[in-house]
Amino acid sequence: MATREEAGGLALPAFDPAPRVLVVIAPYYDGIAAGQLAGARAVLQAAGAEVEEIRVPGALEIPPAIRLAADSGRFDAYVALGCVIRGETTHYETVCEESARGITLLGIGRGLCIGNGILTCETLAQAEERADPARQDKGGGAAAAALHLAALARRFGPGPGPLRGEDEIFVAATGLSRTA
Ligand SMILES: Nc1c(NC[C@H](O)[C@H](O)[C@H](O)CO)[nH]c(=O)[nH]c1=O
Ligand SMILES: CC(=O)[C@@H](O)COP(=O)(O)O
Repeated sequence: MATREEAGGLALPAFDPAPRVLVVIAPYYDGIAAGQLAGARAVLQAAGAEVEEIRVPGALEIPPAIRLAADSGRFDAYVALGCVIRGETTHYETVCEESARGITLLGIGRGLCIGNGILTCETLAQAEERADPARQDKGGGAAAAALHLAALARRFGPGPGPLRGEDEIFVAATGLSRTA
């Protein structure tokens, strides 16, 4: 059960008013998703957050879903939850790398406060260990990370601004020049 102290010894930040948090989960593996959600919900409840949850088909849809939600201006932070387990092909690398890259680009490019709780595992057993709130609780850790960023956003600025440096983000994401 989450307390105000979580992994790494960092106390959860205090908020007034309560932070508005969107949890975006890709329940590709039902049992794993249940553990991730339980861990994230416990941390968000401990912080007094107002929480909304949405589901997407897979980890690749998490970054665009966050991008769409961010346009509403309704949220202070986002928690990305998912589980990617290696199969027979190289698609594993694509799903892992592109979902992580999308989250990073949104965090850096748009200043969104996102905790990345997308598990990238070789086996289901590895995912179960990390999704379990009583064991590694990576869902809770992702929620805590999002809250810490949200506290920094309140400390340093007015919140997510317009997308800045879209050319830089395009180049970073594609390696192509806008003029190509
Ligand atoms: N293999 C896994 C996927 N693959 C699906 C993709 O995330 C995506 O939904 C699809 O390519 C359509 O765009 N997703 C996971 O979350 N976990 C996996 O193990
Ligand atoms: C991570 C994946 O996309 C993977 O689960 C898909 O399995 P496969 O590589 O066998 O098609």
